[in-house]
Amino acid sequence: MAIIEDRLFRKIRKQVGKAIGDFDLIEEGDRIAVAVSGGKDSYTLLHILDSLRRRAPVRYELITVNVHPGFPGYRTEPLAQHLKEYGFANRMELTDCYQIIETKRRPGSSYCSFCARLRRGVLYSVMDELGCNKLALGHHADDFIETLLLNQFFVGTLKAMSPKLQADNGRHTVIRPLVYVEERDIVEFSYANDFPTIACACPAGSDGDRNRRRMKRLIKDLSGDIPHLRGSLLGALGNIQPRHLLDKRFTEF
Ligand SMILES: Nc1ncnc2c1ncn2[C@@H]1O[C@H](COP(=O)(O)OP(=O)(O)OP(=O)(O)O)[C@@H](O)[C@H]1O
Repeated sequence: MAIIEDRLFRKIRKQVGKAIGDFDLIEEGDRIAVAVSGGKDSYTLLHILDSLRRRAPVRYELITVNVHPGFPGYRTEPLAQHLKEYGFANRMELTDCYQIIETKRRPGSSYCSFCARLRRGVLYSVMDELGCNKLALGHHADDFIETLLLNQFFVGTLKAMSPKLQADNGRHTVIRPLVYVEERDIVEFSYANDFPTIACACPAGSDGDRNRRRMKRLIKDLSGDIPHLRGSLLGALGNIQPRHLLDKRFTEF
């Protein structure tokens, strides 16, 4: 088994390499937990980080971690098999997140956000056990700009995601090396390599992230007329002009 190292592969690897350089994502001696869901994004993240690792001047380790939320129907065997075939050290963590979500989630609040928060807690505990200092997540450029719009449309804050963030506990650093990679390239890469993707089997189904899908649709529709829209929105995240906003913490008056 080998990953197809074509133009698309090299394009994605270059974008990830640039993100690593721009934001200092990986340092000598890092022990990185790569969060793998069995979805296209985290498969892509894992294989690109692995390819870079083989060529990188700095030494770092990758250990894959999967969190089973306990949803009936979430079948992790194809993922486990794939990781074994490629020789990745892997940890599968079975949890009762499903029960907790069912009993503790506030009615009307986002199923996906609550699930992601619980998952993050599990990932941090597993990282401590495995001695990992960094957690790599598979969020890509489209996730960044959708989150930017979601926060403006529904929360009223100018905020997206960070490519590198120190967790509140001070022990873990979260990195998002796919920040410059567009989702459509990941879809193509995943398809070309026949990654055995598995569905999350969440009972909320497609309703769980309804608003995110609305943002995705909006961006797609507008991109027809404004081809550079995604690049411009992503660029905006790195080009903030606080004096031209209303936040008194950043103004001179
Ligand atoms: N069950 C899980 N176990 C471990 N990591 C996970 C799991 N679910 C999500 N993640 C991590 O969180 C990232 C963002 O998760 P999200 O639910 O937004 O999935 P996604 O955008 O569909 O990504 P993917 O295609 O990797 O599933 C994933 O790319 C992955 O790194």
